[in-house]
Parts: sequence; structure tokens; C-alpha cells
Amino acid sequence: MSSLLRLATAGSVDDGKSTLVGRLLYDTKSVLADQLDAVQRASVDRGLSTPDLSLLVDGLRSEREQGITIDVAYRYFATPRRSFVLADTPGHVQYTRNTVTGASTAQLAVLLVDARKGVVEQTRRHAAVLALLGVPRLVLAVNKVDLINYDEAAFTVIAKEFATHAASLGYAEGSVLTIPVSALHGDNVATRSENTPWYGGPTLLEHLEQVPVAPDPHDAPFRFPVQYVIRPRTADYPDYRGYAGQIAAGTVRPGDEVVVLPQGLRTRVTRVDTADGPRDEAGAGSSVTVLLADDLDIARGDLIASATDRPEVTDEFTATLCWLSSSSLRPGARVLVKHGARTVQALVEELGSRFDEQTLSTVDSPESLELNEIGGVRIRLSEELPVDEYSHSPRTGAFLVIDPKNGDTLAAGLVGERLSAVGAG
Ligand SMILES: Nc1nc2c(ncn2[C@@H]2O[C@H](COP(=O)(O)OP(=O)(O)OP(=O)(O)O)[C@@H](O)[C@H]2O)c(=O)[nH]1
Repeated sequence: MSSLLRLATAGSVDDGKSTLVGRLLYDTKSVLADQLDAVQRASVDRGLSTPDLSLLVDGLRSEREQGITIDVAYRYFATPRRSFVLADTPGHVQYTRNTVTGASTAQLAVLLVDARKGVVEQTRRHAAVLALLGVPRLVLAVNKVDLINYDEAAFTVIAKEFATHAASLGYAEGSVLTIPVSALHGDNVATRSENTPWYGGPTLLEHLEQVPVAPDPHDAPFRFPVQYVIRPRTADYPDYRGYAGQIAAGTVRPGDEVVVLPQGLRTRVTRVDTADGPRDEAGAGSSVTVLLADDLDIARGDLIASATDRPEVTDEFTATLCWLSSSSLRPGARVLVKHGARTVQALVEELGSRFDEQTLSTVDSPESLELNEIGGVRIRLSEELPVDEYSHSPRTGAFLVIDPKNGDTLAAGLVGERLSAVGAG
């Protein structure tokens, strides 16, 4: 079992997401003492008798919202059994790039509903987007059960309705769990509640600690977009030639067989350098400089990948787009595609389908894609790029669609099928 779980949260405004995340941090003692003092003071100032744990999250969030680029906050917490990376996104935004970014590498998502309202339209949409992103496990936290007097019958109705919906999205029974919680009072978050004797399942934290997880991005095949070519040309290192960047997926060790794409050149890693010196191994997220056995012609934007499990080099693929712009997308649109360290011109050749959130069904050949809509497209690139399928490697199978006129992000995209692969390997 992996000792690391990546999770994301989703919920409508006021369902209690901040309080729940705050409660998890608090009950796992992941909150620094000074932060807690500040929360306690702020709570007293507001005339509250118990600390308002949502301040732990919202306090940070309001700062974050002033910047426009980074809206996903990653929170780290740990128990003796497992470490957690939680991608926290603002609740009032539906399908922003951030929600997609946050959830796309999650191994589990916690969806929140207010026990008084049950499963609402937004719950269905969130679940549909999570299914689309391939998030393998869902937890429905039925929050504020204190406000329905810990009523078993009401909880059972919600759990059944959600199970039916999740099944319609393709989730197997064992991959979905519904838990009655009160984030405010702590019922079934980290400690089992005496108020719900009828509930025999695990607490939220127990479930997060125990659930078997799908492979971590670290286990994915090695993918390393080259950001800089380093040639110091000093007397100490006359022949040093390194390739610097951040590992997008997988791990690398000296001795590994790799391929440089799109050229298709095979070679071997001789050394992996970091700011702290050479390493025996480095994984996804690490900034490293890789040295290779052969002196090859490699430039910024090229990709160094596992030689045994490499992406295909292609200039045409199908993709799912989450459209994030108020201007609509029509077939024939000329855009830029930003993938890894490369940005290339591209044409949206065909708009094949649109996912209808109301009916949760697919509409064929729609005229356009509008703000927050999700659709299937075919894209042709002006140059060939090494591209992974999203389901095989989420980090390198995702891309952004950029407006060539003003540089705005128009959509987040997930690669489906590569259509005209030339460098298949
Ligand atoms: N009674 C009760 N109230 C709760 C519970 N959880 C949250 N609340 C209250 O519900 C309100 C909304 O909680 P938040 O945590 O701010 O909700 P949110 O979903 O994070 O909202 P945004 O931060 O706007 O996304 C606050 O007044 C909380 O105190 C609960 O389990 N029981």
C-alpha cells in the first residue's frame, strides 16, 4: 500500500468544505501552534465559543485569490499511517482550470453535500467532472448531520441516491463511500461519533488512511521536459552538458535507458544532479539536471522519456476540453497549445461532442462550446510533439489551449487518442 494519498475536495459554497479541511488539519495535528492561536483569537473576536476552523483555510484562501494564476493550494498533512497531499480549490468556481489541475492527479476526491439539501445538481456535475478526469475513488461527505439530528433515514436516502449516480458514471460499488459527518463538531471526521451508532463504516480519516490507491504519478513512466541546456564551459567542467527541468512524471536513476523526443534518439542517463549534489534517484516534481551518455543535439522544449514506455510523436489527436472562456469555441478555431515546455500553433478541426450537464448525456456535433462546458474535439498541431494519453500519464497527457491574440487561457485539455502517430514506439 502506498504511503502517500493525493486527494481533492469539491463542494458547493457553504457546504462546509473549509470547515472540513480545517477539521482534518486540526485533528491530525497538522496545524502549527501559531496558526491555531491566530484562529482562536479571531474566533473570540467574532464572539464564538469554539474556534472557527474554516479560518485556517479561508484565511489563506483570501490571500490567494488576490493573485490570479495560482488558485490551487496544496496542503500537506500526515498521520502515522499515511501522508496526504490535498488539492484545495475555491468552492465558488465550478470548472476552472484550477479545479481540473487540482483534481487531475487526485487518487480520491471528497465531495461535500449539506445533509439538509442532499445531492444537488452541482454534486452531480462535480462527480461527472471527476469521472471524466479519471479520479478513481469518491467519498461523499454528508456534512452537517448535526442539523438533521443525526437522522439515519435521511442519510440513507442521500447515500442511495449518490450511489446510483456514481454507478451511472462508471464507478464500481467498492470505489464509492458515503459518510455522515459534522465538520463543525468533528463527528466521524477523525473520531467515531456516538451520535451515529447506526453507521458502521470508517471515519473519513480512517478511510483516507486505509483506502487502496491507484498508482501515484511517481510510478508513471519517466517524463522530463527540458527547460534549459546547461554548458558552463569552465576549466573545472570542460565537457559538462546537462539538461535542466522539473520531472513531470516517473522517476530517473543513473543507468536508465531513455529516449529524446521528438528526435527519437536513444541514450542512457549517466548522472542526476540537484542543487544538493548528485542523486541516486529523483522523482516527479523534483528539479534536476540530467546528464546523458551521448552528446546529442537537444534543445529547450524537447522531452527525455523512458525508452521502454515512451509517448507517441504526433501532430493530431482527439481531446476532451474544459472550456474556460466567455468567448465560444467553434470548429476551425486557430489556437495555441501549451504542452510541457512547448507552445505550438494548432487548429481545432472538429467539435465532435458536448457533455450536457443537465441530462448528463452527450450531444453529438454541437455548434459551439461555451463557458464551463466540456466537449470532445480533434486537434491538429503545426508541429509534431511527443504526446501521452491522459489516462496513461495525466501530467503529460494534459495541455492548455491559449488565445493567440492575448495569451489568455481558453481551455484545459486532456489527450484522448493520438491519430497520426509517426514515431510510435
Ligand atoms: N451545524 C453545522 N454547521 C457547519 C458544519 N460545517 C460547516 N458548518 C457551517 O457552515 C458554514 C459554511 O462553512 P464553510 O466551511 O465556510 O463552507 P465552505 O463550503 O468552505 O464555503 P466556502 O469557503 O465559501 O467555499 C459556516 O457557518 C460553518 O460554521 C457542520 O458540520 N455543522
